[in-house]
Amino acid sequence: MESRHQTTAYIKPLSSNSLSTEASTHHLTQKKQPYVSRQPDNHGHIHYSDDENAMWQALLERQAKQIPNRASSAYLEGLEKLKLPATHIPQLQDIDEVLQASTGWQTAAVPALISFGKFFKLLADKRFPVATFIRRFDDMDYIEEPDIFHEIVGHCPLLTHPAFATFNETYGKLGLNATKQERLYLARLYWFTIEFGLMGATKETRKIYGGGILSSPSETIYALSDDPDCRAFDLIDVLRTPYRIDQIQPIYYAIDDLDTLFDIVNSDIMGAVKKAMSLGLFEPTYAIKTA
Ligand SMILES: C[C@H](O)[C@H](O)[C@H]1CNc2nc(N)[nH]c(=O)c2N1
Ligand SMILES: N[C@@H](Cc1ccccc1)C(=O)O
Ligand SMILES: [Fe+2]
Repeated sequence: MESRHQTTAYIKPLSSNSLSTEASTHHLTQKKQPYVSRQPDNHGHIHYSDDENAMWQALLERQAKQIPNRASSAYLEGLEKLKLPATHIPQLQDIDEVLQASTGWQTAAVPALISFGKFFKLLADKRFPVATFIRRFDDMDYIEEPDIFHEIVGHCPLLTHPAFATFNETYGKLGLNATKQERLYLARLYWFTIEFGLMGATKETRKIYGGGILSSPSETIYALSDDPDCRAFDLIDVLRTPYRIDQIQPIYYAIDDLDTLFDIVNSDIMGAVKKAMSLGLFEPTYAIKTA
């Protein structure tokens, strides 16, 4: 079904820092005030302000209401295990204790979005990148880049799940040995599973496991509504589907269950990448549609 997904690219007033070089390479819409990552002190402790802790509390309260009947059971079990604090942003070492005990993983504080090379290296070493800033209230429902709420509440619950953690590690190792172009295709596999994956063969049984959905209050609701185009997972199709990271997704792919992921990562992914390359990309569907 053609998605009725409307995108509104609106032109924001030029802000003082909009004259930075990146703005010149960006199309018309200006970036908002950039987020600044928080540096740990020499005990590895990050001091968050009352406002930042209040943002965490508001996000967690909102998702505590929306997630239970929308997220996969494996995710909910992992969320339980993490025992996240309700009123303040957790310290990374507290998350690491749970991850280490369940799957030997740990977090790695990063400034924000990191390069594919760094990203694959971290995953191959069983370390998950955690950007150490949190979104502002005006970005509460949806933020265009991963913040600490996304990394911890979106991704860490499933990283307590051994088979899921192995998927991430194997994926990281594949990426390490891949060429620049192969990495672009591998990124789509990651995108339509770990970031924005759905599971369940029928609409009635469908649940969310993608961290990029579960950390966004608005996308959590949207993902299981009738608006998005939800397709049955097919590795070649996924590798050929272009996506944009800065808006709600028009397309999702659904696997039957988490075990499907482990079949995928034990299949000949690089062979599928070469096949997808020879077939070329699908037309992007995120162009602005007239009403
Ligand atoms: C590779 C994957 O598709 C994705 O783009 C990566 C890139 N860099 C990242 N950097 C951070 N901090 N967090 C992430 O989730 C990702 N995801
Ligand atoms: N959109 C997600 C964050 C995110 C941005 C970009 C990539 C992945 C995740 C949220 O609002 O929580
Ligand atoms: Fe992510």
